[in-house]
Amino acid sequence: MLTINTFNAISQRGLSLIEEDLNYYLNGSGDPDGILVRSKNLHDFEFPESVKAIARAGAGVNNIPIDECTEKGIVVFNTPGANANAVKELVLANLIASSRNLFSAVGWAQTLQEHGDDVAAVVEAKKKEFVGSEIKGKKLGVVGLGAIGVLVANDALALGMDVVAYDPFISVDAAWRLSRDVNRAMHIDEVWAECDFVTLHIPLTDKTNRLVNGSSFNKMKEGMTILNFSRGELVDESTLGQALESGTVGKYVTDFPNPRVLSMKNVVPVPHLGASTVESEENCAVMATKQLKTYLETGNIKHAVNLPDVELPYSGKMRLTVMHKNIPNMVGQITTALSGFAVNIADMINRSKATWAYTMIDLDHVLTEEEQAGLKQKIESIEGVVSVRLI
Ligand SMILES: NC(=O)c1ccc[n+]([C@@H]2O[C@H](COP(=O)([O-])OP(=O)(O)OC[C@H]3O[C@@H](n4cnc5c(N)ncnc54)[C@H](O)[C@@H]3O)[C@@H](O)[C@H]2O)c1
Ligand SMILES: O=C(O)CC[C@@H](O)C(=O)O
Repeated sequence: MLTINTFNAISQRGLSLIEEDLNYYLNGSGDPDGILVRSKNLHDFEFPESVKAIARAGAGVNNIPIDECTEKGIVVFNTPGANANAVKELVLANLIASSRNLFSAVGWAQTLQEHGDDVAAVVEAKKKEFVGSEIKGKKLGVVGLGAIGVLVANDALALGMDVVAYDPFISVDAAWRLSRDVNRAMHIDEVWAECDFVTLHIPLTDKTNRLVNGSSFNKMKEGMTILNFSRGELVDESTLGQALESGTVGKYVTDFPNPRVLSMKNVVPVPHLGASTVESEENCAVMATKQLKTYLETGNIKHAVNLPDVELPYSGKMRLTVMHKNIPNMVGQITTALSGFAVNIADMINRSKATWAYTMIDLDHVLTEEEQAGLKQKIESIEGVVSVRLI
């Protein structure tokens, strides 16, 4: 039996894939084989030794200590693209709503009941204070052209906007999906200088932390609206307040409110709703659960952030999986360890991603419990090996 524990509210569509499988316990013990999580911060979490994999039902993995997990032999998955449409729709909604002052106007209209039969007259007298602008013909900058950025860029074009985008690391897949009418910014400063709206769709990493900062604000077109549905830390809050005060930034729409940002003027706080649709929560939960179960049951890896995709059809009687550093002679040492157990290799695969690698070897017969323990111990003692499983 395998155990998967969950953090956060995971959609029932995903949980049923565990509950209805007789080989699994859901939230069954303190020593789970896998963890399903959404936004819970796991940086201070003590991972039990039993944990072999974590699946993040969502895109951002900044809540998970990836390097620590990798060193402990834990594979970390996310669900690329599974919530992209939900985020795109909310970004477009906020693009229009912020341009039309919709939230403050509606907030005001909700207070009018006391005017009784005069409501219509009060509305007509005051509505000029909420006059907005159309987004058609305005310039939108999209920073990050991954699953979400591409959808936003393409649909903004359809709404009549000029779109300029910046992503020096764009994937070939994303480039294929991007409309050729999206203009390419060669430097992020072009986005700051030219755009009426900028929307951020990049992961939070050491390199992108405070990507939008005092130097960016100095280059911005006066009155620009920034939409941040990626992560709060991408914007330097110590200089944002002044940029909003001076009008350099006309509005800051953020899915990540905190006390500091809430005290600033012209902030539109959204309570982290980017991925909060029934459809997106189901997509993420189902994808995360399937990836996690596949890894636990077969060792095959799809959409891990710390290891490459590795798939091998099961062709032997027993499977050996080894997670190890991407250094010379690892496969040689693993097969040498196997040679002491008089077992033939039916098939094998080795793939690497940056400094880490993964080797799967199908064996032509089932080893005894004693042999399995001996083989595991031998391979675990190889320098650079962080996880060994026999499935
Ligand atoms: N608000 C929400 O509920 C919500 C939901 C989903 C995702 N997100 C956030 O949005 C982020 C993006 O999601 P996604 O699904 O599009 O991810 P993705 O991985 O598909 O795309 C990210 C893109 O950013 C690009 N990029 C990385 N560094 C960059 C830089 N310095 N400058 C420009 N581009 C850069 C990458 O090349 C990639 O194309 C996630 O990491 C997550 O933090 C938030
Ligand atoms: O789980 C959520 O609601 C938010 C997910 C979102 O921030 C993500 O990065 O995918």
